[in-house]
Amino acid sequence: MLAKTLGCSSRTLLLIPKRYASIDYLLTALKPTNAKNDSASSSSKNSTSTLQKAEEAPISGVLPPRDLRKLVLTPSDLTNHFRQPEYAPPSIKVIGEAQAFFNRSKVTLEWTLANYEEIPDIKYELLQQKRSQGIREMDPFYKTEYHENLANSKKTFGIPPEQLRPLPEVLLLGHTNVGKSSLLNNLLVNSKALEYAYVSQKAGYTKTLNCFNIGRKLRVIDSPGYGMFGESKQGKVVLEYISKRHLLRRVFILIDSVEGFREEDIQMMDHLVSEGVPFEIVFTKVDVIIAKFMPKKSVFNSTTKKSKAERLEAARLVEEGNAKIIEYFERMVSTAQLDEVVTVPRLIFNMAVTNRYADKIHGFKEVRTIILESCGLLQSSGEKSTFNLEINE
Ligand SMILES: Nc1nc2c(ncn2[C@@H]2O[C@H](COP(=O)(O)OP(=O)(O)OP(=O)(O)O)[C@@H](O)[C@H]2O)c(=O)[nH]1
Ligand SMILES: [Mg+2]
Repeated sequence: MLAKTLGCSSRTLLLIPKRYASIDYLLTALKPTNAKNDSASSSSKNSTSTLQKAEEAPISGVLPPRDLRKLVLTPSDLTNHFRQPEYAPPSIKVIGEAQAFFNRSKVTLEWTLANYEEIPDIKYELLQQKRSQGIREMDPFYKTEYHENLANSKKTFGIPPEQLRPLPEVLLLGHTNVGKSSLLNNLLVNSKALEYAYVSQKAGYTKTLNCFNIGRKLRVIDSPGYGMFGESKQGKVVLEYISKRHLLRRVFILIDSVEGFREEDIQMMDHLVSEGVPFEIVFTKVDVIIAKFMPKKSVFNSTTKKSKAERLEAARLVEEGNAKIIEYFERMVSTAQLDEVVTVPRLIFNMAVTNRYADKIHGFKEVRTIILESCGLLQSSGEKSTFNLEINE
């Protein structure tokens, strides 16, 4: 079924060796979140405001801020709200270190490929095997020292040696048009990136696996979207990458907040589970949902003079909108039946663009931190953190 959805034959799927057989490994549960505990446990700057914003009506008599946008939930508030008890919130120090690493890293687009066998180290292995086999099968009469040396040669068939260096990898995965390339570009913001991922309103824009080397410490892979406008060849390379790539440390599966979980997403999560590949969930375009539930523009107009009662009423409307946003995502999460998952995926809320309610983008800082953690470059337990983030120039 997944193969069909992704547009490739079921034969392809059958050929893919399963790393772990258990199909039920993840699919069933995100424990129901306890908003109060989750928000309270967070160390993020936004954490204290989540509860106030979402659940507390303005205390009667206390005037709300003149700029009511300060009361509007942000995607970071949502990440804190939905944080599962399994995951301690990252400390400010850890988040800061992760940002510093990404911001000072040199980023290069290393390869963009449509076939798994063309990934530099895979190609190198195949060519080397072929060369060794050729020499092995040679008539001994013609075999010379030259051929023996050739068999042990470290020559790389023209592949830049840098690209053969094994580094941990993470994959951005999701339906077409969900915002994979946009999130990737947010990750590269402020870094010394020479190239960025191409973004388009047109679904199915990214056609290849695109690999970005970050500070010679890890690789982030952007992928072609699945589902509508995804193509069969692209589906095949993504599935093959997921199943075979031993350097893959974590998948970030992106879900468009407007569309919610689609059948293909559920199948893809199922596939990741059966392959034993750990993943996190990133809800994208959260700004659209925030805008959808906020009261009309005039409520936010801070230039017109409002009476005390009008200001309190305006704040109440914003709070009402906040509660609807939380309810919207709670319903979405529960429909995905994530609540009995063995390895609970984290939920990160993202907006890759700014809007009328938020003048900065959200979500990428948390994603950056999880990337480093999953690549073994940042270990944190409570207040203790160790880093392995010197940049190899
Ligand atoms: N409002 C809003 N739009 C977004 C956000 N992220 C991405 N978009 C828009 O969504 C469209 C698709 O974004 P891409 O980043 O190209 O999506 P993709 O998943 O890489 O798409 P494919 O490569 O086609 O699979 C573009 O028009 C983006 O500007 C977001 O957080 N909020
Ligand atoms: Mg793309």
